[in-house]
Amino acid sequence: MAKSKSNSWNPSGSTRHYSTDTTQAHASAGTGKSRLHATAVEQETAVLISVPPRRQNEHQTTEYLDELAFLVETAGATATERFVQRLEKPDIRTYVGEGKLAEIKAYVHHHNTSMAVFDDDLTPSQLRNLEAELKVKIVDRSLLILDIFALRAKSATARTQVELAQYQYLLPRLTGLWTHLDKQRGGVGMKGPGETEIETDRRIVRDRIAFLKEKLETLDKQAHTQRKARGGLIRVALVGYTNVGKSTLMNTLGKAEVFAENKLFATVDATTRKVVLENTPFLLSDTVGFIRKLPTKLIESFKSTLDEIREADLLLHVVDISHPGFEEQIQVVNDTLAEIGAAEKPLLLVFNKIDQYRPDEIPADHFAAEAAEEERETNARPPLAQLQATYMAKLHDPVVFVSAQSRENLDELRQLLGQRVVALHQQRYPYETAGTNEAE
Ligand SMILES: Nc1nc2c(ncn2[C@@H]2O[C@H](COP(=O)(O)OP(=O)(O)OP(=O)(O)O)[C@@H](O)[C@H]2O)c(=O)[nH]1
Ligand SMILES: [Mg+2]
Repeated sequence: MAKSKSNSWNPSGSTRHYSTDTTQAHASAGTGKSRLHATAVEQETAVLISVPPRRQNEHQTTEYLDELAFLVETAGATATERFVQRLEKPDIRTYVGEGKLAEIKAYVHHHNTSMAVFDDDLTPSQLRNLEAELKVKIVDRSLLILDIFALRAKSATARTQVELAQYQYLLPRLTGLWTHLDKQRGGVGMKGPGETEIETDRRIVRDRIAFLKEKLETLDKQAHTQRKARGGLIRVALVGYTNVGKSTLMNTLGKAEVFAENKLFATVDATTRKVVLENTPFLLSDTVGFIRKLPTKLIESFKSTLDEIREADLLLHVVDISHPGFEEQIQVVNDTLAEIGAAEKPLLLVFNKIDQYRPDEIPADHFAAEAAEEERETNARPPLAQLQATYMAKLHDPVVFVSAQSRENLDELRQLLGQRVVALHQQRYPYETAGTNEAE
């Protein structure tokens, strides 16, 4: 099932949504109005290419390609065709086999496609071979995600983190990368978080990496001091897969104005607000969303942003229950939390977008019911009450089902969250009387 798509059409792949220029810093990304160059490249088109692992079923393959198409769209291009090849494992030289490659080549040339996007990371040599064969821009998963991050990053820290990750990705791939495409530079894969396109001279890149690392260290120290200055308040971080509604919840709970949009990675900067529930003030942070196959290198360079999660006292794990793959998304988030050393934190599971959730219809006729059974094994959508019971039994903890958009059950969430915060606060300040705990 395809995710609902945003209709915003970005006429130029090289459009810069965010810049240091304050006249453009307003969070209106996606409108494509902030073009710097009137002569920028035309709307870029992309073919999507995937070699799914054996255990992956058709549903998942489609869902993953939908997600990849959504990423491409978020980066400012349009996916026009999909190529899937079932192989024992991806070809070491060209990711897909010879026959498939010829098929893709014919397509991209016939349709004048601007790039080929791969649902995995490519080795530097695969990248070179593919570029030589297809003669279009080759974009792998890391490069695509980095490109979106570059569009979204606003704060000095986020921009520095993105730029560092981009150069670390590029350095081993610089030889021969897009050399014959020099004139078409720009667009997806080439957006830097600064004013200019990213640099491709090796020596300059090395110097820049060293400089960015130093800069991040300084920024880290400043952030650490700032966090200490926040006092002894309990800290809660919103975590979850990208596009599940974390920022929307932040807006309703924290009455903050945080940029929320139906695009992947709307939030790359961490934002923190002070919230009061049950007479107890605490800090609520919105953070960058997670996604499957998020490269470890990228996670590492987002250390400062992820510190917000690592240092939290409680995590609000937001899940988009209307997404067919929500259970796998929960798993991806849990795995990523483990990877950044935050798996053991107290956690409150919040199922969002219940307004959009449609349970399976149980067919009246017996044979149809049997046929639906097989389908349900991979794609079960039981009634909400049943889901809630299952998760509560599994976690031995309350879980909340809300809609941040239509504001259903938000009082229940406030109450549960308030109770958890009060409990954590009392644990930390056992000698304070409840209700008088202004800990600042
Ligand atoms: N139907 C429905 N849509 C929602 C709900 N909550 C959020 N959305 C929409 O989902 C999309 C993503 O919301 P965001 O709040 O930006 O999601 P996020 O988790 O912050 O996403 P990233 O920052 O990209 O990781 C937006 O279009 C929201 O309007 C909800 O309860 N129901
Ligand atoms: Mg967000």
